[in-house]
Amino acid sequence: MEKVFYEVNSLDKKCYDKLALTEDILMEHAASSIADFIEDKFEEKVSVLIVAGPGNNGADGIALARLLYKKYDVKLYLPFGAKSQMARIQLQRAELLGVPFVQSITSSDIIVDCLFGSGLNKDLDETSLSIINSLNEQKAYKIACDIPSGVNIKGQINQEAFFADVTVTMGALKVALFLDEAKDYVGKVKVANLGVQRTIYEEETNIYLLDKEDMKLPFRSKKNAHKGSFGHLNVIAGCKKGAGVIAAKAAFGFGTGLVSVVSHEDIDLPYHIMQTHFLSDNCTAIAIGMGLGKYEKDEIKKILEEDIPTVVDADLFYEEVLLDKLQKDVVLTPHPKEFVALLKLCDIANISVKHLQKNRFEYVEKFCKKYPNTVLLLKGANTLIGKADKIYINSFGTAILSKGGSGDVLSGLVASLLAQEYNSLDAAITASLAHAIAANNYKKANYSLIPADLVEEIRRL
Ligand SMILES: NC(=O)C1=CN([C@@H]2O[C@H](COP(=O)(O)OP(=O)(O)OC[C@H]3O[C@@H](n4cnc5c(N)ncnc54)[C@H](O)[C@@H]3O)[C@@H](O)[C@H]2O)[C@@H](O)CC1
Ligand SMILES: Nc1ncnc2c1ncn2[C@@H]1O[C@H](COP(=O)(O)OP(=O)(O)O)[C@@H](O)[C@H]1O
Ligand SMILES: [K+]
Repeated sequence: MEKVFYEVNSLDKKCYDKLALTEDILMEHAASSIADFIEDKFEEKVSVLIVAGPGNNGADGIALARLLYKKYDVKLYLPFGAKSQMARIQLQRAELLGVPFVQSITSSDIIVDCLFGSGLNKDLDETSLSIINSLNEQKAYKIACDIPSGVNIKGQINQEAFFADVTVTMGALKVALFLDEAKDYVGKVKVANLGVQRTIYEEETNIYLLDKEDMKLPFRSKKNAHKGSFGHLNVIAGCKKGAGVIAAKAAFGFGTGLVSVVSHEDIDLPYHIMQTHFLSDNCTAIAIGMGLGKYEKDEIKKILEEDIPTVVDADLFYEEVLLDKLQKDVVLTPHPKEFVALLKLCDIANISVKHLQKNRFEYVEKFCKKYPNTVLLLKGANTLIGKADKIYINSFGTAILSKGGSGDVLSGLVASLLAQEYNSLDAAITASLAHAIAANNYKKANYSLIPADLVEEIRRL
């Protein structure tokens, strides 16, 4: 996993104060890293339009123009002139070299957006908004310097932002790049070293971006095993029985030895999934909430009181009966609307889904601070997994998953790993990664996935 930071000013400051590096050195590396990216990917003479703003994001762009000049057909556009001290120094260097300037957006093969970076501190005025809109209309390969212009330090896009194919971000990964609403704008994310290796530049953090290697699949290494060695999951089915059945099938496909659906009514189940009316004696994990609807409160209370690893989903986030369980080691898998209900239930906040989506990290932090024993998996375009003071980001998710039933598969996967004795955090991380990576492996039309396809892909990981 990679470290992620709310801001990197303090990391830059360390470079100046403790390592005797200068702003000029850091900026030279920032510009060089974008130049290297272009040189690796594009032939000589290709046309490059660099749009540079008034601050140091613009200064990066002016330095980039100098580095690419002559090898590429570079044009530099400075709609607001150069205001910061470094921007003025870089401008002088570019002028002395003879870098060509343009007074408006010209068509080109590559656009590099260096308008605003981490310094975006107010609404975009009409001129900047119109520049960003015009850049977005251009057919070109689009590179954002540090962060797409229009995305603020929290990752929010309050008006419009530059649509990048790739964002070359300076020094370290930032939280802003992983808010759901930034996902369509940032494209691929690459980190540029600023004069020292990233491991030296970075300090401690509480936020991590998950890699494929963090997915620890439940492969079987022991030869002397039997079905009981891989747990017995009980999925509590409610009035929308399908949800429980989808979760049960996903869990079985992910390695749980025995899976039973608990329901008082008879349910049509595949032959390998069992049905019981009450919790099984040898139950090693419980999945509850999906499709639950109205269920006897006392019965739910009794199930929640069991000291058995549990994943809670969907309808239960609206129910007071859940509150005691939040003191325990339990995995919660809400989508944003359910999380808003949960925040209200817990007296943490009474907010809209829109407000949550603009501040996802903040509310995951708040919830996990109040309930440090739980593992919270907040679903979304970038799923956040919180435990105590740590947050793990799964950015592999894809809109292929935007279908009823995908969430039931996910809770089934988490429950499957709980039944197989993973701890709650590891179960949430591996299940979430498996869910998203399997969806990416799906090769048919990206609108066509059904839960059975997803389970099929998970079985092939
Ligand atoms: N140590 C450093 O400071 C480094 C900075 N670097 C670059 O510097 C950037 C940060 O530079 P700055 O702090 O100068 O900030 P920016 O260049 O991101 O933006 C600040 C400038 O934009 C103006 N501005 C902000 N919001 C605006 C709006 N909505 N409409 C119109 N104008 C607006 C401000 O008045 C200011 O002139 C980083 O994103 C990165 O690209 C890199 O060169 C690496 C080193
Ligand atoms: N655009 C998207 N990008 C990434 N993941 C997505 C996207 N849309 C949905 N998902 C994932 O699909 C799942 C949907 O869960 P949920 O909304 O609970 O569906 P349901 O309750 O119908 O099963 C979640 O894991 C979510 O993160
Ligand atoms: K930018």
